[in-house]
Amino acid sequence: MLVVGLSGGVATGKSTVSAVFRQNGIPVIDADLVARQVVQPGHPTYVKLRAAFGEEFFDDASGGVLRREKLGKAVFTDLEMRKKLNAITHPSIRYEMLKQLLYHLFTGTRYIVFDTPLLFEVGYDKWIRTTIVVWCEEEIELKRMMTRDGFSREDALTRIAAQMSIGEEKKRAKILIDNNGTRDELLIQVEEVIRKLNSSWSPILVRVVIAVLFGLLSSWIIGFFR
Ligand SMILES: Nc1ncnc2c1ncn2[C@@H]1O[C@H](COP(=O)(O)OP(=O)(O)OP(=O)(O)O)[C@@H](O)[C@H]1O
Repeated sequence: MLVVGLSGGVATGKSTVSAVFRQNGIPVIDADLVARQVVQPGHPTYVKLRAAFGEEFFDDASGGVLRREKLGKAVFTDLEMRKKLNAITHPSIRYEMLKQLLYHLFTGTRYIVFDTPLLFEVGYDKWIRTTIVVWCEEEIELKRMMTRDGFSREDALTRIAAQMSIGEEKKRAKILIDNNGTRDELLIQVEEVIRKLNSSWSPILVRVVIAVLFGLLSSWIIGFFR
């Protein structure tokens, strides 16, 4: 199975692009979504967070949900707190994503899209050869963030500065998607990428290699027990 990494700056259009992949029947592992799922009340990670950070970060009037914005602001300025948060959440996020990946591997999916803003920062790109970066000019990125999230220009600039520069991401990407234009223009580009991925031999080659390795391993095991 081919894993296609999808990244880009804040509000450059990753979710809009991954929605097109989904509409075309291609499974997407969404790291942000998984990160939200593991902090839902009842999840073991939620229990650990509550014990580590205390009641003030949980809204008991609304079922005990995590006050994401409050915690986000606190860890933004406090490195120790950020380390503690990452130490609790990251292993759990990685485990959930691995489960999804294995599910798709065993159900014979040809390829999947792995949507994460930290594709290059975390170093997933060492394992994933096909990487896509969705980009747009900073002014457009700012406008989209301010409209969608209600951020001030200053807040939006701080969010952009906290991530790897889009210039650096663009240098590392195998495939670039230019989202400076309209949604229709974006759609045309994504559909072109899907066409290319569909005609790629890589997933078939990977399967042949896995099948051969599996065959060799099985015959070795049979030989061993005879
Ligand atoms: N081509 C476009 N024209 C107009 N608006 C767009 C376009 N592409 C995306 N948007 C809008 O810009 C905003 C950001 O897009 P989207 O949520 O897809 O970005 P993202 O990279 O997934 O964001 P985040 O970094 O927060 O995960 C959304 O409100 C989306 O509807």
